[in-house]
Amino acid sequence: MADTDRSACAISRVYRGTFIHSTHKSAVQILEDALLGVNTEGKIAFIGKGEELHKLTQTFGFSPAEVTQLTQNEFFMPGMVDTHIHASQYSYAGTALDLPLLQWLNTYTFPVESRFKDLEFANKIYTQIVKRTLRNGTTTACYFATIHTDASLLLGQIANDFGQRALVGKVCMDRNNAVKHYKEALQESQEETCRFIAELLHKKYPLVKPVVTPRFALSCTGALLRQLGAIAKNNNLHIQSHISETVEEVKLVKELFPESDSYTDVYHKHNLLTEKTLMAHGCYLSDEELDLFRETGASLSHCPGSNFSLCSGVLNVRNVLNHKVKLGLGTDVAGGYSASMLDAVRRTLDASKVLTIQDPEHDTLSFEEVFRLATLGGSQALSLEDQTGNFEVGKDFDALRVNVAAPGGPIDLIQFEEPKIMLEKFLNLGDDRNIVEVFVAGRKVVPFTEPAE
Ligand SMILES: O=c1[nH]c(=O)c2nc[nH]c2[nH]1
Repeated sequence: MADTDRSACAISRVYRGTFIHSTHKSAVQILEDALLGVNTEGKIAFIGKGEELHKLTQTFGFSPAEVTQLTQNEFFMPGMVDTHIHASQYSYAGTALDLPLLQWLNTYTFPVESRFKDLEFANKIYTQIVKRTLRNGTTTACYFATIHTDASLLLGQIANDFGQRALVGKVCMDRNNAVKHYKEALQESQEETCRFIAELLHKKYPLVKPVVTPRFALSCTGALLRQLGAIAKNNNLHIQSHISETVEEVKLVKELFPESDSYTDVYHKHNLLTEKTLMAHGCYLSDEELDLFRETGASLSHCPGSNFSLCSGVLNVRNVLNHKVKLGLGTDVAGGYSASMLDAVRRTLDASKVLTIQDPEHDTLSFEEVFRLATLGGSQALSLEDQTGNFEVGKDFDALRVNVAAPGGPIDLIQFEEPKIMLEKFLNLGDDRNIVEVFVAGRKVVPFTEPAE
């Protein structure tokens, strides 16, 4: 029997073919010869079997001629969720990966981020990253911008114009000893954060929302952390930051916040761990800290590309999942050099295999599990599961139309492949040439239609 939502909205698109997604029960559920209908609000109105076509046409009032049939080499999968990406670092992605985190921030990152005061520069880079990630199949992105309010608002506008679902954070930092001009005063950070939130919410973008963004404990005074915790609570907003990425950082946090029991406790004491909190990295979290994540409902973003590139550490994802902590994947541009979630998928598998090399007893992640982390897992980590992450009726249609035999693409097929093999090949070998269409909330966003001037 088809799953249906017979709300009053008319049907705008119907597809027939293979759909692959994750559910709570199975990491990979394959629906062959399925029918999926999208309503005029961009939501999934029904998902059923091909043989139910006649009944569905009657219930939903569309004609069989309106159904788009996928080819044998195509399938739909949910759009991918990048739970941690620095939009402002895209200009130097693929370079400058020769230093450990704290030196890397001082040498490369802060000088580049300080340039986003210039709105022309911001416009150029932010347009590039939004287009690149959409083309790569990222339908939802959780962005760090910079300390500049107007440039951060511009990022929100660009994501909205191109149709990406996004959380956008104006970065807050009132402590930066290395690059003196790239920091805020306490009051300025608080006031500009409030202005950013008010102005972004005022735009009423349907898919773009603000996220409270203390950079990390080392760049913020306790007073700022406390104020940001209060702002997030008063406005019921998401929170994002970094945690326990490197050994050196953990040591310095301990020195800076001696009254806290752990790095996690620093954020907890300042009311920054909530069900809408997403912390990047977490390579060195103890089991007790993971328990605190679970108790507060806070999530982790696993960013193995960056963890390898900056020689930061290797997160044990299996241990995080065993602690029932929500976890998604992040590209972490530009600590991670690739803005592709397919790369995050591959690095996640590599990181898990590194742990297995070190300990053959390690329970290596399967590609099916990692597929779930890149889609449904990300939506759960961002508390957006009611809107996106898989093909459940009532959710927004955020989807990638994948063609594993796309002309000029990187995958060679010798025969028609089983859907699960098509998925595995796409995850391991595919690229943007295989992603022939991208939809966010039912709107086709790739191929691009340039927003009106
Ligand atoms: O990977 C990272 N990228 C950053 O920009 C950053 N800032 C604090 N900690 C960080 N880690």
